[in-house]
Amino acid sequence: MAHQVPEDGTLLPLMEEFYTIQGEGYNTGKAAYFIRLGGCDVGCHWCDVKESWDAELHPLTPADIIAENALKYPGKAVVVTGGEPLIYNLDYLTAQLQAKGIKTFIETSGAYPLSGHWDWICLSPKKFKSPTQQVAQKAHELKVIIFNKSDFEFAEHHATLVPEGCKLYLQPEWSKSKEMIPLIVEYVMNNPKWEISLQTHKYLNIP
Ligand SMILES: C[S@@+](CC[C@H](N)C(=O)[O-])C[C@H]1O[C@@H](n2cnc3c(N)ncnc32)[C@H](O)[C@@H]1O
Ligand SMILES: Nc1nc2[nH]cc(C(=O)O)c2c(=O)[nH]1
Ligand code: SF4
Ligand SMILES: [Mg+2]
Repeated sequence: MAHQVPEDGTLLPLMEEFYTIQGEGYNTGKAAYFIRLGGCDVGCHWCDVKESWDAELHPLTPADIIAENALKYPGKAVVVTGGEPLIYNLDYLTAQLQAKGIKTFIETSGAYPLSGHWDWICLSPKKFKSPTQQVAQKAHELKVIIFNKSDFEFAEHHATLVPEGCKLYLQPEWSKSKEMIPLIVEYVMNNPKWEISLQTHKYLNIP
């Protein structure tokens, strides 16, 4: 039976929540509580969490409980990810978190309209479903996954859509890392407005 996810964002399909170290991008190395919401229809063939795609496999959970769970840990930052978290209205969840003094970070493809109150927005745009202008204009960080050579051009195009001062990252697609890292290193040395982001949690063997 299909989930009836209420539009007010008080119930959300929760796949998993875990306390770890942010492995990627600008906030790499910081302790954070991860909230992974189920549901994504963007369809990246190299996605490293395909188990998240079917929202119906993940129980509808009160946003109040999710926010309370985040408070149990000493780190005062939450990363909302998925799946594609912006499928849902995140206004209520992020208001609860911020009211408790927790910083709110999101990992998004930007393929859906922006909702929620965010201290940090990481936009990772995808060829399979373009980001909305709304999300691109609010991004603090643009993190483009490099799967093949054509992704550098894709990255430059998206760099024109984000605000001045937005941090720019190139991150190797995990299975192509060996091949792509040398190209990314050369690209960043020649185009130093970009920086390298690695999935450091995978090297550290942590969630
Ligand atoms: C699993 S996604 C979930 C959030 C959102 N759907 C998105 O794509 O931004 C979290 C981050 O992991 C990145 N990612 C997913 N699979 C990857 C892979 N195989 N190699 C490198 N990065 C990957 C995404 O681009 C995104 O930045
Ligand atoms: N440690 C850790 N850092 C991450 N940064 C983004 C992740 C994600 O899957 O959204 C992720 C993740 O799954 N684990
Ligand atoms: S948008 Fe994110 S969760 Fe969805 S398929 Fe792509 S990487 Fe996976
Ligand atoms: Mg991940």
